[in-house]
Amino acid sequence: MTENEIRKGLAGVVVDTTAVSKVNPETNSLLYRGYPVQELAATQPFEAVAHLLWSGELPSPEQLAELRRIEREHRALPDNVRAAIDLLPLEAHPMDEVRTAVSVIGASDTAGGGSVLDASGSPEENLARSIRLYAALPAIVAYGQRRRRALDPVEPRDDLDYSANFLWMTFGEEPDPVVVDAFNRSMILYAEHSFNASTFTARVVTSTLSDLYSAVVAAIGALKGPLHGGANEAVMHIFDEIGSAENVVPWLEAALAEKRKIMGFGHRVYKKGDSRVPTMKAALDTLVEHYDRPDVAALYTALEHEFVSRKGIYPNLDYPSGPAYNLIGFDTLTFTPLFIASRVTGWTAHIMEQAGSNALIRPLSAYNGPDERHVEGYVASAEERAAAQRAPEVE
Ligand SMILES: CC(=O)SCCNC(=O)CCNC(=O)[C@H](O)C(C)(C)COP(=O)(O)OP(=O)(O)OC[C@H]1O[C@@H](n2cnc3c(N)ncnc32)[C@H](O)[C@@H]1OP(=O)(O)O
Ligand SMILES: O=C([O-])CC(=O)C(=O)O
Repeated sequence: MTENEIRKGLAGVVVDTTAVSKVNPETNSLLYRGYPVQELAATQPFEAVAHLLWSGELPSPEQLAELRRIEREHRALPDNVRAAIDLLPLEAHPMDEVRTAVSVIGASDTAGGGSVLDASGSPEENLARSIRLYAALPAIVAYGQRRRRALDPVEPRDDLDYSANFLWMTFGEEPDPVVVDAFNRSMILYAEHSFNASTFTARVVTSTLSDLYSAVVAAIGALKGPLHGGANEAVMHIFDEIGSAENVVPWLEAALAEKRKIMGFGHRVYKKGDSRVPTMKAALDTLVEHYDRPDVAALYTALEHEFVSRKGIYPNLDYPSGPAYNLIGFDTLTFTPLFIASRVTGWTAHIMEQAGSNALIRPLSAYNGPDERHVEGYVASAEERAAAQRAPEVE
């Protein structure tokens, strides 16, 4: 292999097949198991989309009721997870907090009488683990935000669906249906996106026959970075820096002069705009109206207009979701953990797909370090010299 053959960042490389979702940059479309994401966001509760991603089909009323029953059963913050979070400094990044919480859940899962590694290949157990994790994550994310605000945790409510209960546990107030609807749409839009960096990470870990929790923990680490999920947090920092629409032009000129990346814009696959942005922008618009914050819409539009007209690079999903989560009342540091709560469905669907048709993921590299050299004074044996002759120069 030569350096000319290398596809840096695996750009454009097709590494496997997947039946979970299809991203089509030509038609600006995104299908989950064949369904356009816009149709799912307009019609489905997040629970139904989770079922779709895991099983391949939208649930029957009975299947949805059963998923909701299990989800409600596992909604509360486990005591040992709370204790582990409480050991962390308040300044810990919430992504690290959630990553730690998932690790604790994984280490505590000894169902079947042994380490989860023993059952890493069982589809039934992995589905059960996926549902339990998905059910526990809202309480973990909500607790993190409340802990940083020095507030007591709020117990889950059995009479609320996933999205409404998530908001209830975070804010301790009856959520408005307009807000629940916008939040539910965001959860659906964030749920799945083929071989993005965090999902690919989860698949790499799974490919070694490691367990589902280890794959999710690794995926959280990949999601944290601002070139990926961390961008929704970074977008809000940019909005805070700019302040209001009239500051956009001078701010952008200075940022571009400093060669800064403008978070929330650009995408590895979509070059003509992210398929999810119009749906999330419409959800943001309902929140702008609900909270009477035309200033947010004005800043959004001004920055989008200026950046797109200067660079021809379009917003990605993190651009509208950042200000949407801010309007709902989430702390900026909580934005990427919200992404985890949603994407855990896609990650686990991919983990199960990878486990079901596994091949160890192990690419090659072209070596560009120093030529072979030797430790001063070392005299190789005849066998070692012979073996070195046989060793390939590159992988
Ligand atoms: C849900 C998600 O994870 S969506 C992604 C969220 N991430 C962000 O919003 C971070 C900001 N965006 C970016 O950094 C990039 O657009 C990425 C990482 C998402 C995609 O990157 P790639 O496909 O590798 O494209 P790459 O970074 O090489 O960009 C190509 C060119 O456009 C420029 N560019 C791309 N995005 C941006 C941006 N947001 N701001 C400024 N310039 C940008 C690059 O600097 C590069 O310019 P150059 O050719 O002069 O060096
Ligand atoms: O697909 C990607 O590279 C990033 C992305 O938009 C996502 O994970 O939702």
